[in-house]
Amino acid sequence: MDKFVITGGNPLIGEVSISGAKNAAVAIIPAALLSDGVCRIENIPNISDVSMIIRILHELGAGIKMINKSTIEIDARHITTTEVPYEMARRMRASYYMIGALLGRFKQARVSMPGGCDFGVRPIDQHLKGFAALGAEVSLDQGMVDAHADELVGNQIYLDVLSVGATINIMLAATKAKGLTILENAAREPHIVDLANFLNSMGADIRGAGTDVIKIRGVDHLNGTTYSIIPDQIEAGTYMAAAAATKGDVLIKNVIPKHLESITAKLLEMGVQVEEYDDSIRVSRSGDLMRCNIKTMPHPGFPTDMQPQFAVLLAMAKGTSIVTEGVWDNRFRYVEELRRMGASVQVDGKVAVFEGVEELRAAPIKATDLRAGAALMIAALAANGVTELEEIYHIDRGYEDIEEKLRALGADIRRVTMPGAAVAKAQ
Ligand SMILES: CC(=O)N[C@H]1[C@@H](OP(=O)(O)OP(=O)(O)OC[C@H]2O[C@@H](n3ccc(=O)[nH]c3=O)[C@H](O)[C@@H]2O)O[C@H](CO)[C@@H](O)[C@@H]1O
Ligand SMILES: C=C(OP(=O)(O)O)C(=O)O
Repeated sequence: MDKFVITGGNPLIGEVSISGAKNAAVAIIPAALLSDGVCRIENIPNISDVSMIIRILHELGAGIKMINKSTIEIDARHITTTEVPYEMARRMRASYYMIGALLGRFKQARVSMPGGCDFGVRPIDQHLKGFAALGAEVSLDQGMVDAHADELVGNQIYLDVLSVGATINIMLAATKAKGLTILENAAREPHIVDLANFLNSMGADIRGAGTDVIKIRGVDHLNGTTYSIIPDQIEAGTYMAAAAATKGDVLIKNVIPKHLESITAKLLEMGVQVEEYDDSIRVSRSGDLMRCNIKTMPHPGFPTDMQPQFAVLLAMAKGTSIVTEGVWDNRFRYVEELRRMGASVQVDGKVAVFEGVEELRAAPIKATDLRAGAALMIAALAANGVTELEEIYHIDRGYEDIEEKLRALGADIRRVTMPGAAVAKAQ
């Protein structure tokens, strides 16, 4: 498997351009299954989760044309199967969107339970409740979700748990259902708005995305479309954290500053300079990092997917900081790795207390999940010495060209492919 070898200590300086959003792309690409035409999707990030979701569509019989590195055309008019096997679905979380998309288009889907980052239990009961409310019969059989209906009919659905995935999956299934679906207590993340905009550009009738009530009036047909995915909020936030961690000065281009407000607010609280422009943001630091507390929450709160990267900043900040994980049961598995680098952290359930240390030291470490991997990479960039970071396939799920982008900012980072990697990955 590949690893990164990182020599820390260089401040990141220069410009970096943000790619399309992973969590929007992995919803929008399956949504193309609902179309009766050809969908041209631009600003697709070149990451392994996107490659996998495209592969799944291809296996289902969709025509796929890569126009260039970030533009794809999907023609889903001649799908041959509605089953997504374990081998593919287990490699990523967003494979569960195939259930909503296939159910919405063909009134049937058989999809293996998804994979994704390991944060403890990741139930999908709210997704299944939504499909059932639309009239589908849903069952779980040997790890496969089986959903089918004679017809889907709009309904009023209240989510008991605020869930990004359930909100998206129900939107997908309801877009071509008969009548009106009212989804209450819906999640409000930017990628939910992006998916609604994509579906509406094909002729769907979805209103209220970005608020906690989404109204979906079913339509019979969806046209082809051309659509460009929003920039990745979390990739942008990760470079913001990296600039702050290394006492750097980075202009982060192709961002929507509004999506970064909760991240910007915490950086300012820590004494980091942040300047906002129309579609870019500059982050620089000259003084010490100051302590602060962070609690992760659904959008527009501080995103859980930025928690590990900011924890690295707090590990080096002056004073004691408290991080409360408000979304996932177990998102502190990376702390063990950070301790190996000299961080002083105590974890009690969903709360971690950081006593800031003067500096982090290089150590052999491994990525425990996607954002944990990004966070440990930031720690290595800021640390003294040479860090070897293993299991970086997690990072490749969500960050396009990460070592090239970092090297262009002055980082000393190289990818080393270890012998037997291809074999290990295939198993
Ligand atoms: C592919 C993708 O977009 N992944 C994101 C998505 O994950 P994902 O969509 O899986 O996360 P959810 O928003 O669904 O989960 C939020 C909380 O709801 C709970 N829950 C969820 C569904 C359900 O049916 N029942 C239930 O109890 C979960 O256990 C969790 O505690 O949103 C998370 C929260 O912003 C992010 O960390 C992930 O990066
Ligand atoms: C948790 C994440 O992804 P996934 O839900 O795909 O595992 C993430 O993007 O940080």
